[in-house]
Amino acid sequence: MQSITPSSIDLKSLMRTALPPGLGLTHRVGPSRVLIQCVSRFDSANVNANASAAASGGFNAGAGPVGGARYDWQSSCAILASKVVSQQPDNEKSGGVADGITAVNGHPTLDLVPVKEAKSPSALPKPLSIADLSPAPMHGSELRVAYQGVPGAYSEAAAGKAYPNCEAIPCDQFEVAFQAVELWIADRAVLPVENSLGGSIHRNYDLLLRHRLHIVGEVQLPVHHCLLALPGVRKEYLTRVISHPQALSQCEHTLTKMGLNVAREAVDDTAGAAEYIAMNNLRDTAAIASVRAAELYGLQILADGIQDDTGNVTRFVMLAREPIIPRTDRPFKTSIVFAHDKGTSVLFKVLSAFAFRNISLTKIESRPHRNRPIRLVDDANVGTAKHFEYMFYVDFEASMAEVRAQNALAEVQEFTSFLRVLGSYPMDMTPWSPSREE
Ligand SMILES: O=C(O)C(=O)C[C@]1(C(=O)O)C=C[C@@H](O)C=C1
Repeated sequence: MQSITPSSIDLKSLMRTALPPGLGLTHRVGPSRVLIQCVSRFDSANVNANASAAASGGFNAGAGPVGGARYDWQSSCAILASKVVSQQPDNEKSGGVADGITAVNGHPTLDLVPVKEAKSPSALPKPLSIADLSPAPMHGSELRVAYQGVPGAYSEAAAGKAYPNCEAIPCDQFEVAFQAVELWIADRAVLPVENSLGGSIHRNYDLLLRHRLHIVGEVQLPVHHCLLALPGVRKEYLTRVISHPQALSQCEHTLTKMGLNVAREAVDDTAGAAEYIAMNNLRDTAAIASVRAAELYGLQILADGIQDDTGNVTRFVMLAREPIIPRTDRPFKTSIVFAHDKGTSVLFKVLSAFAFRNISLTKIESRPHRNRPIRLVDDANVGTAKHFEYMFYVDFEASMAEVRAQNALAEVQEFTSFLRVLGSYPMDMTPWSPSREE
């Protein structure tokens, strides 16, 4: 994996950048035309595309299982279009096909070229294949993967595990990593969602809902923490330990057991804490971070393996602009989010839709419903009851290509006012290993 070392992407520079030159959505040959042509072509295909529509978020309540998939097909079309643009030689871009008419799969689209002008059968449009719907990166051979943090962060390691030869792009906030993918600065984002000791990373659950990216995979990373300080600094000198809040909580008991009389301070990421100590020559402060962070920022390791449990694992999800096509030839997981606004025992009914089909749930998480945080129930005799409203996130072990999963979701849709499939993706099946080889 190649890592970009200059300063990470921040929100302000993203705003300034909007659509940077040379990347996918620059669409030098009339993007709206390409998009409209593609959409009309896909609309009819959509009608029969139940499984893939479901996998791509098509279960938005009210829209039915198919209608909500339009956005995703649009993404696919935009990708196709810009892939074609990047493959065209420059002279083609400025003349011929590129003059107001564009191409899909290297050929003029639909009926824009009169039949008499067709030069050979190969000039006719080719049918789309699955490979077209899982596009390769448009800018060279490397996939560009956004992560939150600076080089040496665990998220960078997760990006490398998910996409071994990727170019890792540091971002200063989770939100920026989402936007980097949405603005085609990156092809994927790899973001933490839960840790075996610290629990869920709630911010990313909220962002998954606010953005329209799709989960296309997951990786689980053993997390091995070290206590780092400037060379020559001893534990007795320390007054402060800084790190990512998750890392601080994963090491809480060990820090106490070490007898360190230090203040804990949260910063944006573990490697950023190490960098901050090095840049400011802080001799009273230590960071909780990785061995790689120690090497990158010239710090010494005061204590090795300080997580409260050797089985410390963080689960990351891989995000992309377009969903992958769900399959049945290997174990898949599907992530959904739903809300309900009526009835009792809704959660029970939803969970039973999976239980009756022998579909295992691997995770359930509730988050306050931002748009409708409270439900008031009037009872004339007793007063007004206030209930908190929630969004429920559920991961289950089945692929959206399986009929039992499609049926379960169809049933869930009946009980809920909102339902979205965040992604159906291969499970991380790498053999278990503790966070350090003992
Ligand atoms: O700060 C980092 O190094 C990160 O990659 C973030 C993060 C997290 O958000 O949980 C990732 C893995 C570890 O659990 C600790 C921190």
